[in-house]
Amino acid sequence: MAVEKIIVPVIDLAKFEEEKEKLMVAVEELGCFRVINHGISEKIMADMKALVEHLLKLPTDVKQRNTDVISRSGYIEPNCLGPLYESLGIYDASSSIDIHTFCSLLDISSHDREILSTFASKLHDLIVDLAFKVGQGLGIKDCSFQEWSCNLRMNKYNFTKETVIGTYESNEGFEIMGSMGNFLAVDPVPGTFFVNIGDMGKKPKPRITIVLFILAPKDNKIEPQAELIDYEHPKLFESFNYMKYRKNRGSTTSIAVLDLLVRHLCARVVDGDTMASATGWLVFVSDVVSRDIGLQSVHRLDLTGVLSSDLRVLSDLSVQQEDRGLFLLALRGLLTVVPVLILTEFGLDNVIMAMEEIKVPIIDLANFEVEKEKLMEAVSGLGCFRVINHGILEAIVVDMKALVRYLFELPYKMKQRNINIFPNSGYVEPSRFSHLYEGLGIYDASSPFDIQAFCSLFDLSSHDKSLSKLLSTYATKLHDLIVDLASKVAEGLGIIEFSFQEWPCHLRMNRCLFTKETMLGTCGVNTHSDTSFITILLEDDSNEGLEILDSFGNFVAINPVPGTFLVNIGDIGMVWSNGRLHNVKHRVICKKSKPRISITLFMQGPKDSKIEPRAELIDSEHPQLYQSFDYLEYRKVRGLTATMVGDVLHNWVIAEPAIMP
Ligand SMILES: O=C(O)CCC(=O)C(=O)O
Ligand SMILES: [Fe+2]
Repeated sequence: MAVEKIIVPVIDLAKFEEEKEKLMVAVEELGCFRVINHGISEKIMADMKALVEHLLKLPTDVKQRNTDVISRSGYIEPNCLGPLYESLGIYDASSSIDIHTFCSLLDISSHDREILSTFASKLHDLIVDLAFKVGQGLGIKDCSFQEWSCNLRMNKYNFTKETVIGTYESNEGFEIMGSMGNFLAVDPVPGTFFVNIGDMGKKPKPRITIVLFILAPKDNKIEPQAELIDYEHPKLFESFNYMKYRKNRGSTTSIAVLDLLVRHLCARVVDGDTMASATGWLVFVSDVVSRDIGLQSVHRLDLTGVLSSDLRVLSDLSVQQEDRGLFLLALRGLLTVVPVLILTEFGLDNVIMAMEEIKVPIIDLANFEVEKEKLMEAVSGLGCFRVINHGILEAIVVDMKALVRYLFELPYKMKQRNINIFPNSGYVEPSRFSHLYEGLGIYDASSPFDIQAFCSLFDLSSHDKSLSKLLSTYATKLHDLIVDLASKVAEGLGIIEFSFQEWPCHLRMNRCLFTKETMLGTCGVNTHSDTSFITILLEDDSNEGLEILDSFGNFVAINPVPGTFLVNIGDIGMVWSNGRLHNVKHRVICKKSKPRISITLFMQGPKDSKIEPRAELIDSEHPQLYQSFDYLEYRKVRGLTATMVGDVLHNWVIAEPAIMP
């Protein structure tokens, strides 16, 4: 928080002639000022604040009717980046149509309409007058801002007793950045308007503000005024379209993300433990710096989309000496380095939810002859497909889901009995990395012995004999299915009569603990590629949230299709096929405020654990991409790095796989 306060210059509009110089110093140096004698009565100001408080208390579905006209001009709901901020907006408050539309959509009473339109029109007159005064001060003679659009925003910051004082987002709490780059606190002065910016919690109560922004001239063309360009002041910006600029701002939250990260980073830097316990770092680095320090591989990662164009995210730097070097660069302001665990804690790997849904190809196993081509296209392109006519009865699926829900409700101490045989093969409890994820696992579901061992951990047989029967039926049937699917894929690659029968298959039951308190968009399962050859997933039909990364590097939503299983390729499939199969990256985000379960069967690798590209798939056109490696070794390396920042196969890479078109 700012330690210093600043008194913002006050401009008395009743005696403006004397104030002209003060105004220009304020706008040029500090970038803001206050106005008094502005002609808007305290009554109107108070009525308007009360109205805004009332409007922001309306039910969410009513507020949502206030849709965007341009990016972020309408209702803004609290989200991961601004969990305490909520806002309603009128796109152009100088237009009576816009005000009328807003009032009708939100069913605002005629008395309140009167308050809103009086306030908007008076504030519009004021802002036009102030902009004109500033223009004149700059030496622009006839500048009229009458026709410029003016966006009115009504903001609420939901500070409560639980909010840590100093939390970024707004009662006093308003801070501006001084010319030395430090923040200065600005306290409110009743009866004035603050003309012109940042917001921070200082009191444990909601804070309401109302803001009018002059946006752009009617034609939306923004460019430096000709009168202000001369030999000493060359033109700084090309002309551009305001709408395009807004779109760009809307699709990048770069400044906000970086600012948030830097704040949290600074808070933690002093804490040596954070450095020691971080399993990875995300480094935000400009292209120029990355070349200078010899980091050539710039991976496209989840956050790329939210960073401005000159920034990239470098992945997966485990904490080693070099990283400490990077850390020092960061402290010198050259890079921003963020421990992965901090990112995860703040749910920042899911800053952007997928906007689009994708329909995954459906393979009809009852009619497989005609589906072969579709299958191969799916596994080499998207990396996943659905199956129908798979022969697993609906009743078994329903009962299995109920069993999984039952198991997760068992006491923690019981769930802990499901110990690891290899990293994360047993009970995985919510952790700092995945605070909403919980999992149980059967080491090898193709082994009746493992199934029985799992059942006895939870006394399933004594509880109800049919439960252990159910589990073993499901495991056997799914095992048959996965062996069949793996063979079909292998055949498609030209590898005939290869048997996957003996490959261990790991069964996992997953639960994402989404509740009413979970912000929509929070990650339940962080971005990862599977550690399998192939995976069969049974989704929660009543709770979507799975997203996959498409070939453009964007997340797209996959919605459940009841009666089908989703099948996807994992890392081992990609290595075994020498890069022919695509190990699709995916994640689960919260879309509904209730727990979400799923069941996965992962076909891992051959029994001897040796993973390598098949000789048949290596030739002069397809050089060998990976050296052979041991499956458990690979799992160990995966376990040591945060899976959210990409796969670890580069440890065994011989040649880079061709970039997918
Ligand atoms: O729960 C889901 O839908 C996906 C789970 C998953 O990706 C996994 O277990 O690897
Ligand atoms: Fe997965």
